[in-house]
Amino acid sequence: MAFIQLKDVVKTYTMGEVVIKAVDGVDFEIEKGDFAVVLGASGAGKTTVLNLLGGMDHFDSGSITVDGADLARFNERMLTEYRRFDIGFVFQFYNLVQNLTARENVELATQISKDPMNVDTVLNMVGLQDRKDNFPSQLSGGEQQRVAIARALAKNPKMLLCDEPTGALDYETGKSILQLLQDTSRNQDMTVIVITHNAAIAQMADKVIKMKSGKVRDFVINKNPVAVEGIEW
Ligand SMILES: Nc1ncnc2c1ncn2[C@@H]1O[C@H](COP(=O)(O)OP(=O)(O)OP(=O)(O)O)[C@@H](O)[C@H]1O
Repeated sequence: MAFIQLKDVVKTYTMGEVVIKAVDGVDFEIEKGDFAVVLGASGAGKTTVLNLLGGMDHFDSGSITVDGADLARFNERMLTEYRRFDIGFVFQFYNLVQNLTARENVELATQISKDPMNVDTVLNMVGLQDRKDNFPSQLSGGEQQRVAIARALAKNPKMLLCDEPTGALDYETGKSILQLLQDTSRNQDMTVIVITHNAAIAQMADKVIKMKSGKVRDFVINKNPVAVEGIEW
């Protein structure tokens, strides 16, 4: 069985009389260590899929299996543990604690982890060896996103889920963050899933899931993903 497997997953939101099928029968598989990209226009259902995969929301039907565990069978306590121990989240706006340094932000995550990575190792890995004692306000957007990635990785999770991680960054900085995420999947055998609007990024990924109106429109396996320097947009 694949490391991550979604089968006919449905998630609806009811607003008064209106039922919105945010995710409408989604199937895909991702292997351990894959760098996967979820592409699609606004409203396609990308964030909903990521939230379901991250145990942040319940689905109506279908199945989601992660490393052999069926998320539909998890009770609230198991979902909390799953989010805490198994998932590293990276968001568009970093969500760092402003009155803690880079190092302390990463340390905070390791304190609630079962088997955390060494804080310095992980900060060096994301290229922040010289900025560990800086507060978020003293760091650039790209550096703050590196702290957020270090914080997610330090938990030693089963996967990184990244929702528009370059959405707030300029072109070159965005590219360096994407390269870091691709390198992390390669070098650490970390499963990384990135949501983006940017179709050009698809060339970097091992797997590309193209979504439209809550469905998977196309699923592409890239035999030869390229490095970010090889892509222009
Ligand atoms: N909590 C909610 N309540 C009601 N409708 C929702 C909720 N969350 C999402 N939706 C609806 O579900 C659909 C899919 O939303 P989703 O956020 O997953 O799309 P997306 O592809 O991530 O879009 P974007 O790129 O704009 O973030 C949209 O029609 C959205 O309005």
